[in-house]
Amino acid sequence: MAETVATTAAEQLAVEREYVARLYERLDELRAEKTEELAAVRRSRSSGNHQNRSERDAFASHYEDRLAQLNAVDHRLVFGRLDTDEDERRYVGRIGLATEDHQRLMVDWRAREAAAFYQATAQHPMGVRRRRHLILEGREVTALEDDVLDPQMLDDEGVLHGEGALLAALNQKRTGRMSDIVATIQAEQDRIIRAPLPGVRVVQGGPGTGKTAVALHRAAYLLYEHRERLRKAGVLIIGPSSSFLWYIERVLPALGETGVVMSSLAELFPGVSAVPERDPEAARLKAGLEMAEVVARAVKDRQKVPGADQVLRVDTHRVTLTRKAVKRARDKARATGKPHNEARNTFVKILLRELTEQLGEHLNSTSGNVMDRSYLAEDIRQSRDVRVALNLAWLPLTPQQLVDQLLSKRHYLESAAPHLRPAEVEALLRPAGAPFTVADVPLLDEAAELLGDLDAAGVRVRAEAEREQRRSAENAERALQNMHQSLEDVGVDGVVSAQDLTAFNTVTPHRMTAAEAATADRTWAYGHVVVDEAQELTPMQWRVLMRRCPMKSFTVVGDIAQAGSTVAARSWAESLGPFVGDRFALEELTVNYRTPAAIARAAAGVARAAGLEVSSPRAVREGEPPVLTRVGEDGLVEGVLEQVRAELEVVEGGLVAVIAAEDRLPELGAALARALPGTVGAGVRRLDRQVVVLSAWDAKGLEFDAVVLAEPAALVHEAGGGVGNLYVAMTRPTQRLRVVAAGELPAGLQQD
Ligand SMILES: Nc1ncnc2c1ncn2[C@@H]1O[C@H](COP(=O)(O)OP(=O)(O)OP(=O)(O)O)[C@@H](O)[C@H]1O
Repeated sequence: MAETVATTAAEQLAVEREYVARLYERLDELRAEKTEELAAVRRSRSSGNHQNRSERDAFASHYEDRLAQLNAVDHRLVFGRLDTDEDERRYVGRIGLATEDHQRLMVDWRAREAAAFYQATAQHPMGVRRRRHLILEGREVTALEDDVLDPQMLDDEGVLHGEGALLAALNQKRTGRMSDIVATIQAEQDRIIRAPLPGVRVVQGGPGTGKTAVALHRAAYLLYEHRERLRKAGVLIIGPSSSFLWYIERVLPALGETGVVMSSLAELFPGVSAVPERDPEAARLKAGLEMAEVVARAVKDRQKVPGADQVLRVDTHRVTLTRKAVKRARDKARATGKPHNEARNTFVKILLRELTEQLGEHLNSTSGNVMDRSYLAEDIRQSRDVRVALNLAWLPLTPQQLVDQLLSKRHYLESAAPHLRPAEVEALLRPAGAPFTVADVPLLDEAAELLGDLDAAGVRVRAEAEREQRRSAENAERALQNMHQSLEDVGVDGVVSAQDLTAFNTVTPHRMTAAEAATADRTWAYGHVVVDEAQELTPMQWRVLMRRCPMKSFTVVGDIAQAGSTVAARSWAESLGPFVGDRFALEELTVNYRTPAAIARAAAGVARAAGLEVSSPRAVREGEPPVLTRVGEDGLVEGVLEQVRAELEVVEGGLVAVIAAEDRLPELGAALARALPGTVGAGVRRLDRQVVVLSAWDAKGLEFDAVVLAEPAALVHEAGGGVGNLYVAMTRPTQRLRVVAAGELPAGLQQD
């Protein structure tokens, strides 16, 4: 496209406004087109045969996706323009746009032609003379910001200067939701975002260096660059908590990507919403890879040879289930190499055959009659004694049952974990039926691997259920009842509830997206996994994630120094070594975009005083140092209140967080809510309130305009002496940090 000669700033702005208006016009046209196409498909959906209908479903789903994408990109649709050596003007925006006759209007930021927008420098201009940032409010261009890469243009009057687009973005008030950085991705970030798909890539970076932003933009980039492959297999994003996922959940849709699965470590096992693991000793014990062996032994312990031969009633007759026969059947079943519930098939079949023969011989010798074998087999199957005996020897189990019993019955635990000391067994034991904790999730996952599908303990009920479901929901209901019956037929009477069965057979509804199907299916193999705050993961949690991506294509982002739990690894090599050896690429981010330098220095000082090695990223802004307020023993709540009130005035509509040790949250939350009605949100999912009261753990990965830190020593104390959580809390503000302390101060925080 030829350069329009426009020299004054006003003229340039007018040119851009016109062009941007044209882009929005095209966006509106496309939306109208897709809306019409979708309506037409929906109108015709009810007619035609089954195949026509499913083709139309596929079309409808395609139009819906495209429409959702077009609707999501309205905000800052376009943000850049490249002027090339060849006098081409190339606009860069959230998606690619072309005219009806395929003339390019705007390139997608992820396209190769857009890479120079992020990477070109004066030393390496990449064929670019000028990079222009377009700053929009609504659909209107309000400012332009140019980087001139061609020295000859520096004298050109038309080149604009002004506050950097980056600084403008960083100085924006926080909203409680993370926003994308697509307009201002920096070169070191862009290199990671566009790195190739295969392999494990670890991104280490201090607080605020954009690790989360990079991880999310990388997911969007990979979905664009490897669309076919990743659309089907899906991308999984793992975050530390549901509040964190809530915080980041709008970023990918704004980048036009909706088909990503997000999960916290607590939600990773379908059907279980795990609670935090409160006991550090239990957390430590459940973290290590030995736990995989414990679960394996626990499963084997449930394949039992009885203490003595058993006489069983079959109608009016008797048969004997010998220990030898059970042992032989068990060995053969184990030799199939199949998981417990599937191998049970072999076990049951062998013993049913053996007992049937015994019954036949017995009847033959007592009455001289040769009975039909299928009748005898039926009699054996119907016998309650037989069912009970087989169940006792080899019980079909759900992972939930296995783990619940392992952790609540001393004899199971002692047998499966002979290496544990009595005090350790005590730390793990808990009442039956207690809610599963985050640390149990890997145990459940391990158990599910070793147990296999419950439905395999008989007939192929899952396939049957899926066929039925396709016909109608009512039929599917019936199918589940059939399953129950089928399982009863092989002797699972009274062991598996209909609920268990339903949980095991999450039936596929009509048009399940890849993301929905993946969420419901524990064995789903993702095409790529992004792990945020990865420093917190235990070896057992890594094991679960490695299973979710057999191709081992990972983006792992985190900061070893921010680890809050005592079981976290001390290096990336320690975390990943057991799974990929040294086959991972380590990248580092070096610029802190969030925390002003003065606050970052204070936080690093506290970390270093405790012997924690922290990187010191260069901060983009200097800012104000933290201010410490000392209060009397009973003055903490009042002191915090006073600071919050003051900060609310300063940040004018921005967000203020109060971060405190977990046991102080209720009191602080209640006092703040009383003093500032309608303004305060406590804990997760209330990040949209102006004042948020939360723990350091929940604050991980988040940011606020101002942070009021209540009693810093308590954060160290609750983490068993570790300063990781305090370091996290101190690095959350984008503008101001206020510390209120009644008690002793942690080393490094003392006032000069
Ligand atoms: N290139 C960029 N342009 C504009 N804003 C950016 C850029 N990079 C990072 N940011 C902003 O800096 C802040 C910190 O980013 P992010 O949360 O991704 O950092 P992090 O490294 O994950 O931090 P932490 O480890 O402390 O949780 C966010 O507000 C993010 O939007």
